Amino acid sequence: MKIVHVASEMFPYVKTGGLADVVGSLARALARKNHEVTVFLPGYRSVLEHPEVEPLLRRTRRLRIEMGDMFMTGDVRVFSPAPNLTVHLICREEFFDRKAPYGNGERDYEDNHHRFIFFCKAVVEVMRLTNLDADVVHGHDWQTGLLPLLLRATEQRHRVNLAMHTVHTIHNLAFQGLFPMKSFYRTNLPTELMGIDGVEYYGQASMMKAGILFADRITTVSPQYAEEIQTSDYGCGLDGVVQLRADDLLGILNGIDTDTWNPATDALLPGNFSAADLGGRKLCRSELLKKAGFDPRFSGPVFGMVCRLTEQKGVQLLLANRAFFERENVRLIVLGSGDGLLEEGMQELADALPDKVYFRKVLDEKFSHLVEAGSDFFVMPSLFEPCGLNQMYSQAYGAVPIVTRVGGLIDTVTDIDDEPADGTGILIEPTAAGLAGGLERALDLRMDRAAYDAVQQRGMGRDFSWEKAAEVYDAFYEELGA
Ligand SMILES: Nc1ncnc2c1ncn2[C@@H]1O[C@H](COP(=O)(O)OP(=O)(O)O[C@H]2O[C@H](CO)[C@@H](O)[C@H](O)[C@H]2O)[C@@H](O)[C@H]1O
Repeated sequence: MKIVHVASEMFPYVKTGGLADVVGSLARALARKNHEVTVFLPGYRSVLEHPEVEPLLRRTRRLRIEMGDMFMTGDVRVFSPAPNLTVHLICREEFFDRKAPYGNGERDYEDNHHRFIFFCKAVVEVMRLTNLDADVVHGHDWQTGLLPLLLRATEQRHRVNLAMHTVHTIHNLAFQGLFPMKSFYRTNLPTELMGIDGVEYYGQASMMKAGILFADRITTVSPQYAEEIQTSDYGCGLDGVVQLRADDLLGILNGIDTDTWNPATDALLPGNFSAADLGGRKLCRSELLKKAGFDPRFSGPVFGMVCRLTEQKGVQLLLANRAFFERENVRLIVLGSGDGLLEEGMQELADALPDKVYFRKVLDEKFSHLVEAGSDFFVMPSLFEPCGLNQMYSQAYGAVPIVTRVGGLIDTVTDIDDEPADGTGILIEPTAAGLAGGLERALDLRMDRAAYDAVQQRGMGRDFSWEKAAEVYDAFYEELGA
C-alpha cells in the first residue's frame, strides 16, 4: 500500500513529546512491512540541521501556495532514511526556521494557524504535483486537522484523485489548534464550513474538530482513551463531536520502538541489561544517582519522572506530596520542562531538599533513558493520558511504574493488588491523596525484595513492541480498502 503520514514531529529529527516517537516508529514499522511510506514534516531548523538528514537532503521543487488572497512560496526537500521510507520536508524559512516547533517557551507563536494551514496546503500540493495517488493519507493531531478537507477540495477543483482514504489520529485532544475565524479565508475552503457543522468551535475555528469531522476514519492511541473522549470529563469540549463519529473511531494502542528503547542494546546507557541479567542495571542506577549529585551507593528507593511539565502530567500532584519526600529516606529525580509555574515549583522542591530531590529542566534524550534504567519506580500521575509511552519504557527497563487509572495507562499497566499474579505496577486515583497512597505502596513493595523483583520481571517480560502495534494498523488500513 502507499501510505502517507503527515505530522509535525518525527523522532529522531524533531521531538517535543510522544507524537514524535509514534510517527517515527509507526512509519518505520510500516516500511519494514513493505508498504511504500511517505512522511511529510515541516522543514524545521532542527530537522534541516540534523546530522542524519543534512547529507541525504535533496531539494526537489519550489511551491507556490494559495493562502486566501495571496500566494506564499516555499520549497520541498526530500530524504530517504530507510528502504520504502521517504520524508518530504515542507520548507519556508519565515514559518519553520525557528528554535522550537510551536512557541518560544513562554507562549505559542501567534502565527501557528498560518504555519499549519500553509503546511497542510503544501502537503496536498506536493501530492498533486507528484501524482502520489495514496491509498491512505494519515494525519496526526491538530496540526493536520484541515488536511482531509483541503485534500478533498483540491481533488474536486483539479478533478484528480489524491487519496483513497483519509485517517486522523488524536494523540491529545487537549491541544485543538484554535484560531480566529477571520483567518479561515486563508484556507480557501467554502465559507459554509465556518458554521457549527463545520470547523466552528465557540466562535473560533478548530483544526482538531475539522480532522475529527471530516476524515474518513478517526483513531486514537488507546482503546480506553477512545471511550473516554466521548465523555464530558475527558472530551475537552469536543465529546459531542467525537460521539458523532463514534462508529468510525478506533483506539489502537501505541507501541515502543525497540531499536531505540531496548535495555539490552541501548547505546545511551552506561551498562546494558536484560530480565535475565540485571547486572548492567546496577551500573545505570549508580550512574543516575551520581549524575543527580547523590551518593551512588544509596540503597533506598529511587523515584524517577520524565515528562513535559504540564498539568496533564500531574506535576502538581507530585508537588503536593512534598511531605513524603521530606519524611522518607528516598530520592526523586525529575527530568522535564514546560509550564513556568510548574518548573518553579519543581525547582523550589529541589532547592528545599537538595539531598533528596534533583530536577533537570531541559530536554535530554540520553538522560531520559538513564532515568528509566536507573530508577526503582517511575512516577506518572497524569490527570489524563491518551496512551503514554514512559510507563511502557519503564516496564521494559525494569522501573516499576506508579500510574493513574486513566486512558492508556489502564491499558498498559496491571495493578499489583488487583491482580497479584500478573501485576506490573501501581495504579492510583488521579489526586494528590491517590499519589500519596501510591508512594506508600511503593515503599511497602520495595521492602519485600522478592515481591519487587517479581513485579519487575513481569514488566520486563511484557511485549510492547511496535511490530505488534503496526500489525493492528496494517489490518485497519486493509479494512479501509475493503
Ligand atoms: N525533558 C525531557 N527530556 C527527554 N525526553 C522527554 C522529556 N520530556 C518528555 N520526554 C519524552 O517525550 C515522550 C513523552 O511521551 P508521552 O507519550 O508520555 O507523552 P505526550 O504527552 O508528549 O504525548 C501525547 O501523544 C503520545 C503519542 O500518541 C501519547 O502516548 C500521550 O498519551 C499523549 O499525551 C517520551 O518519549 C519521553 O521520554
